[in-house]
Amino acid sequence: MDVRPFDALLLVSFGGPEKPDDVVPFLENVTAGRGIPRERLEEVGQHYFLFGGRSPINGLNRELLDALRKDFADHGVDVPIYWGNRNWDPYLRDATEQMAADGVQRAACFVTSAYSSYSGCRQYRENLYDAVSGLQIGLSRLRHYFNHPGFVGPFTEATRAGLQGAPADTHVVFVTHSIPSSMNEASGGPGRQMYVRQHESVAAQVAAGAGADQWSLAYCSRSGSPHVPWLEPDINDHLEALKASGVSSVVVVPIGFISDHMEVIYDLDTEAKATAERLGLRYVRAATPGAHPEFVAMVRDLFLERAAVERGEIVDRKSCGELPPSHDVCPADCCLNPRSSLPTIGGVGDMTA
Ligand SMILES: CC1=C(CCC(=O)O)c2cc3nc(cc4[nH]c(cc5[nH]c(cc1n2)c(C)c5CCC(=O)O)c(CCC(=O)O)c4C)C(CCC(=O)O)=C3C
Ligand SMILES: [Fe+2]
Repeated sequence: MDVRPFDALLLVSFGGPEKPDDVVPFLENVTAGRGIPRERLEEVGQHYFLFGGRSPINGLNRELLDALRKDFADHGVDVPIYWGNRNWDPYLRDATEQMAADGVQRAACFVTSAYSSYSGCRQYRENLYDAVSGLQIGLSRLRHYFNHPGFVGPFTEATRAGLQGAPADTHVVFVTHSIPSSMNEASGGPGRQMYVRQHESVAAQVAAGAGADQWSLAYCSRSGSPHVPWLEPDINDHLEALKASGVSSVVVVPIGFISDHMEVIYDLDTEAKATAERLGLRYVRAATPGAHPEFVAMVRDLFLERAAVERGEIVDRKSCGELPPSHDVCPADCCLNPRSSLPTIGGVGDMTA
């Protein structure tokens, strides 16, 4: 397969602690300069300690990495695949230094965040800028893939499986990470609100594909000050409201997460499940894509698609639903954060787009 101009793929993720001593330094890395209240940090630390100080995220990324290497090899896509995280070992900077030592010149970056927002788009692009500064490596961030069939398909299959044998009045609750309302406003560009619009599009498609006629979108993992508006309803409040309106059974589909991160195993599988039990609601949680073969094949598709774009070829960009395929290179005002004006890669006018 023609991979030119790329000579590597870089898997870019969030990172998570792997033992109790990692938890506090990890949280310090995540929240450096973000003004998260101390109590919230202690509370989130407890979520990690409940699971032995270990987040599932790194292990899941290792599984994804193995699956990607096998898929690429099976399909004749001959490039090395590296992995680096924003907040924990293996760090992005270590990955790019290794790449430089190995002679990599131009890598495509697959970010484990499917949607537009400062947290899922620009912040990674800021981190990628730092990761290559002073190194002779070009990086191209692969486009957002919320509306790629390799992302929507596995969620549709999982939702259908979750609805198997469920009562007829079952309500499907799609869940994603809450973000400040102002971050949603700026997502994809000022006033565009792409974070919510993208999730609504995915939820509608998955619901239609799985034959669910009662569904809604809710949010988890709110943090920050209670005075600052974040996206609502919170999943727990939403379960209360559903129960009050006569619903007796839910299937929860975490469309905001590509795999079973801490938000999924704590905020949903532990906390929201306990809320459902208290309310007497039947509760089933649908699987995330993880290393689903269609999801893994999507990464290969995005990689080869972008390589062809960079060669100036006309490409078929796979997408589903009413929103167009996302841009390869972000507009200058994409996912701005008023508190940060750091340099980025992957935007119009950026040095190493
Ligand atoms: C949109 C979004 C994604 C999805 C996109 C993506 O995947 O990147 C995401 C992913 C993740 N967030 C994660 C963990 C944390 N996020 C925090 C804080 C925050 N997240 C935010 C948003 C998002 N976060 C926001 C607006 C904040 C407030 C502070 C700020 O403005 O930055 C905090 C601090 C404590 C707290 O405030 O709760 C932690 C520990 C983990 C690791 C999980 C694991 O260990 O398995 C993952 C994958
Ligand atoms: Fe987060």
